[in-house]
Amino acid sequence: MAEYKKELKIESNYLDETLAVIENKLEQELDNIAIKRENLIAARRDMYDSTPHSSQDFEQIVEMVQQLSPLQTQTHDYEATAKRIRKYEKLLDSPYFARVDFSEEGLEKESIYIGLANLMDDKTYNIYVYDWRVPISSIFYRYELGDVSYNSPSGTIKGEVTLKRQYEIKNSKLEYFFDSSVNVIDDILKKALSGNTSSKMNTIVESIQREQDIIIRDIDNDLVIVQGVAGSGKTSVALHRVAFLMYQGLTEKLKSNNIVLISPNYLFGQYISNVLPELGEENIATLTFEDLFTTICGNIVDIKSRTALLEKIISTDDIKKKELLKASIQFKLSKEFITILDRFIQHFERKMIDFTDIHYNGQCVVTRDLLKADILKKEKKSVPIEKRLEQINTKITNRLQELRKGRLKKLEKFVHEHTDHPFHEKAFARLLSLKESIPLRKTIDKFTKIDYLPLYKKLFADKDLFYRLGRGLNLPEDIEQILNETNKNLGEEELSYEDAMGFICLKLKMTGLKTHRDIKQVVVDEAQDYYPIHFEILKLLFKDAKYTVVGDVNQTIEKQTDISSYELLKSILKKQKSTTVYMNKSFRCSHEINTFSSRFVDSDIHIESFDRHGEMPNIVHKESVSVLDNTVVEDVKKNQSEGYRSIAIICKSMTQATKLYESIKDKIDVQLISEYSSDTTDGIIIVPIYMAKGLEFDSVLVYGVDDKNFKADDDKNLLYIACTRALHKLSLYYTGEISKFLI
Ligand SMILES: Nc1ncnc2c1ncn2[C@@H]1O[C@H](COP(=O)(O)OP(=O)(O)OP(=O)(O)O)[C@@H](O)[C@H]1O
Repeated sequence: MAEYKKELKIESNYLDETLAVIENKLEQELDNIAIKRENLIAARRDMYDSTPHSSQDFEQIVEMVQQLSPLQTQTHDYEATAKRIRKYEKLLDSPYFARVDFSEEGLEKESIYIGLANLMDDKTYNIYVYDWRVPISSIFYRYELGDVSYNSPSGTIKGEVTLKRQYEIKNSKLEYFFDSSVNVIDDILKKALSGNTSSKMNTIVESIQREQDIIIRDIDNDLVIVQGVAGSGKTSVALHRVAFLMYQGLTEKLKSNNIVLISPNYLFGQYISNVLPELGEENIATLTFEDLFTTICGNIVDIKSRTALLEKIISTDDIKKKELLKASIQFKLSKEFITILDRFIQHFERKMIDFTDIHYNGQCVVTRDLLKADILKKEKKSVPIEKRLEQINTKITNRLQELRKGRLKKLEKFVHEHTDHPFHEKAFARLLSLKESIPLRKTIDKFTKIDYLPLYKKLFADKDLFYRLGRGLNLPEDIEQILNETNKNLGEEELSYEDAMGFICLKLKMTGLKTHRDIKQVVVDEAQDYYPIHFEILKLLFKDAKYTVVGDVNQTIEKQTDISSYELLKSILKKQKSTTVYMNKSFRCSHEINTFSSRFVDSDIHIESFDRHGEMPNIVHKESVSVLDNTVVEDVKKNQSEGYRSIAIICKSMTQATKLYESIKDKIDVQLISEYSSDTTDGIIIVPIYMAKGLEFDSVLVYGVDDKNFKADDDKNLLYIACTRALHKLSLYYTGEISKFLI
């Protein structure tokens, strides 16, 4: 006790000193920002008053740019100060959460306090707090007491850890601290996990596990693949890795706009949107493949979302139709289809471009054969076809320009000989020349510009061609039906999701789009939902980027997959150095929920539970739907009275969710979650399983677990996803016979 008191005094003093440093810095920055704000406003006003707001005049534009540049620097400076203020405010609330006493070989012992950001006293150069991302902090996450080592830019540092201490500091007050010998002790983790969850994902910086830390700090690999069971922390790790890379990449200028996160849907993007700001970093762009479609294709055609596709598959009762739809998706998003697209592009280059001889001013400018030979030149093979055609267009245009003088002379002579018009001869000749060039331009454009959508449609419309392109490939048994269905769908106003993906893949390959070259790190979450074509699209778009890909093969919705899919994606992304890491421990669910949910997983992946206990899941049967709905309402109310804040009633499909919503909406305050209608999952929600992916709730009520609703193999995955959304409480409801997966 006396020892504890002594230590408490030391810690209280250290905290006071640290807070004083922070307060001092905060005060300075607050003074600074007031001045900077005034200067910035004045500079902006000055710029507005003294420069033209738009101009065609080159000199004026230069002047505008010259004025803009210092203004931009001033703005950046202001933003950096605001960022530092936010950092100090955060630190003031809780400056650090851990300490390790470390003696580097041959040096004296040092106490390393670890927090969200570095803190140094500018006068003494004393480092009061180390950012959790600096190399030395890794020893806190990775080691127990004793001999340790960590990688620093100057090589491996060895030494000994003699103390590991963790703190709870809130509102600048030290609530408690304790010492431990193990990595990050379970109690802190338990505490973090036993509370209620919120509608936004939290940071895990205080309790990152050793295996998670290894993934977060990996800088050796260009492609990091994480296969992790539900709730193992994949999304958390991916986001903390982003924060780490931004910090680590400070010198390489890896900023938030160099990173992109591919997310399954808008709701998920909202759910994770707090993590990076909480870690003191700017948010990164979160994009869905539907967003990418719009970026690449603009608004040439509307597309059906993946969510709509999933709803269609899940809610189709006709087994044959469902299987055909699944086979069609599987094929059109497969590696085989990518090969067909490649062959189609080659075929297009050789056979489908409608070259014609170009004549001008009575002479042949270029022949069809020459144009054809030009496009097929070996040395141009690596140049995307659209670029090659553009080059041809430019070449012909330049040649026409050269010949134009001669043509104008001829026209002037012609005009002179026909004087029965009121115009000036030269101007009239120019007008005639312009007029006759319109059909010529159209002819040239016809074979040098690509109309992508009709081209994509042609691939399916000409079945003979399709089969020729597919020769030697493993085409699905029902390919004929798939082609028929596709042709039918392509006649509709909206493009189906899988055709939209095929279409952007084709377009990217033919255009070699150069946007997004600034993206250096791509993070793909829920990777199991994607197919080869998705990764091909990413490869084409983010050519030089490194990748972090996290997923769980047991959480697919419309397909069955296994860990071989990771090999496939590796073969597509073709990164030099890659690693695949497994995370088998689930942190989200209580031990009871986790054990219950494991029954839906029959792959080789062994699921471990974190040792946090709760109630056993319960299965509720009622005679009729109306009684069942009332029971759900009563149970939700009970959940609320037990203190659970976020409660989700999860249905198999949107159709079922809507039906239940209509039935109970007047009895409880409940929100129906649909694709774009909701920004938040606060309170009580009804949601289809595919929209609940990646999210979590204190209490989950899975609705309609009868033998008709959950009977196919895919349904098992759906049950796994639904049940593993629950942290503390799980109940399942049905009428009639129970699903065979629950017996
Ligand atoms: N080291 C940790 N410390 C504290 N909490 C953690 C830790 N790792 C994971 N968690 C918590 O576990 C829960 C699940 O994490 P996360 O959503 O990242 O898992 P996931 O593997 O992406 O899950 P899913 O595949 O089901 O979407 C979250 O509440 C997260 O905060």
